[in-house]
Amino acid sequence: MAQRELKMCLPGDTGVGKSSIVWRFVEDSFDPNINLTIGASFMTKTVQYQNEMHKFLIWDTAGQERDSFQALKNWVKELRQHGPPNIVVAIAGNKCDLSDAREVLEKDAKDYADSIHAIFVETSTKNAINIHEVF
Ligand SMILES: Nc1nc2c(ncn2[C@@H]2O[C@H](COP(=O)(O)OP(=O)(O)OP(=O)(O)O)[C@@H](O)[C@H]2O)c(=O)[nH]1
Repeated sequence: MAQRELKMCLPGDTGVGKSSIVWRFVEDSFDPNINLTIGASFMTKTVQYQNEMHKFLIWDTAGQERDSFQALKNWVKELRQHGPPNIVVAIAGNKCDLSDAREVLEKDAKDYADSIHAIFVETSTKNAINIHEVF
């Protein structure tokens, strides 16, 4: 069976849940005490889709900034300027289970995603919501 490799990188603010998204996707589990990422980590997962195997090569980066929505906009600028031309940008509005602590309105995030032609989904690694949709 044919195999396709998909390279993915998860930039984003510290503590937003990047490692948790990878962990939920790769291991289908959630760790409330997951360690913060030092530098970067790398994981792979292979899934069959239609008649092809898809091997995800996933680089999870250590976040630094503190305003996650502004950090996202800075990352998108960097990716557009320096990334490959055929890059696909997907935005995960994570921790949607914590609706009382919401920091970014869903509409604002959706409008921004539309303006840059990015995929947008609200996710929860804790409750396993929309994780496969991101990937
Ligand atoms: N309630 C809730 N907590 C989450 C969710 N995703 C992640 N967390 C928690 O948020 C904290 C930070 O998650 P990480 O996955 O380490 O975040 P990160 O973006 O990789 O952080 P850095 O490694 O510092 O860049 C951990 O305590 C997670 O358990 C979620 O969907 N819901």
